[in-house]
Amino acid sequence: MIRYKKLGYIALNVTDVERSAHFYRDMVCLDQVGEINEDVAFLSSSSDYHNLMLNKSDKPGLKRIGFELESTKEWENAFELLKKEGYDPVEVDKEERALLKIDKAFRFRDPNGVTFEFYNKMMQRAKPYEPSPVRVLKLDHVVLRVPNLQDTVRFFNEVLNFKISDTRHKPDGEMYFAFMRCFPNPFHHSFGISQGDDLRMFHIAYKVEDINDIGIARNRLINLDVPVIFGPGRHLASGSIFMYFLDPDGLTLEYTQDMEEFPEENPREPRMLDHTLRTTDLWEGASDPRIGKVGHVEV
Ligand SMILES: CC(C)C(=O)/C=C/C(C(=O)O)=C(/O)C(=O)O
Ligand SMILES: [Fe+2]
Repeated sequence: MIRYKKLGYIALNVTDVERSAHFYRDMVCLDQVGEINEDVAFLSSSSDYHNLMLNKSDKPGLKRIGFELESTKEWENAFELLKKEGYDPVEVDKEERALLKIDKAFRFRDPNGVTFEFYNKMMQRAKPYEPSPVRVLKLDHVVLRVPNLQDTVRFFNEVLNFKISDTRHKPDGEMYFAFMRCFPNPFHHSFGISQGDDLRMFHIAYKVEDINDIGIARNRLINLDVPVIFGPGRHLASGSIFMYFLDPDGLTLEYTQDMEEFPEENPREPRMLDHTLRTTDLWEGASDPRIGKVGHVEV
């Protein structure tokens, strides 16, 4: 069974790389790494060379999702397993790995055609990450909307060995959301999947240190007319305090704090959670219709 270290990086498509790179650097408080050019920019929220890649495109949204595996051995096992299961993993060439500062990587597509990259390790930065004024701790999770939730959850659970932390259900009992962790990473979810009419990126989330960071971020965003579209509130599922806002293309971002962690041995059973607003937000705040609206997925 595949073992992971973490959600490693997200490659986004944006319409104006320079504008978005400045936003993620100055408003989200990530470090810009290397030079920004009109086609690509890298940003980091840890000692990793990058956790966010911005690519020029006229369709803003998701390009691919990168997961770091627990070890090189795990990476080799994962490659063999996906090959055996018929998912046609393809190794990333040397030139691209040099750009990404990654040692070994392969890509494959999930049942929806979304590109995933599994890699063994990334170059570490000499300069420590000292985020300010919003203390971002890490890239936390990504949530997708998919047309076939059941098949997608089955693939991530049974083939990729992601564990289900909780699910949400409509009044008739049908599941419409699954929170998944990349085992044995302890965090409640690094990947969320929602039932949708089409394939779309719902949001990406960064973990911040504490509630003060969410308060500081809220005021900074509002002062510069960045739409804050939901929260601060508290999600029942992971127990985290959240706030959602929009990037310059209208992509949804979330700051999150204080998420439940699971032990590797004897974790609690996944819960069936209901569809009510109180489960989405224990503080029962109102969401804005722009949430998750923009988020084309490159397939
Ligand atoms: C909007 C959904 C269905 C929800 O309940 C989200 C919960 C959480 C969480 O519990 O942390 C998220 O992070 C999320 O998907 O944004
Ligand atoms: Fe989230």
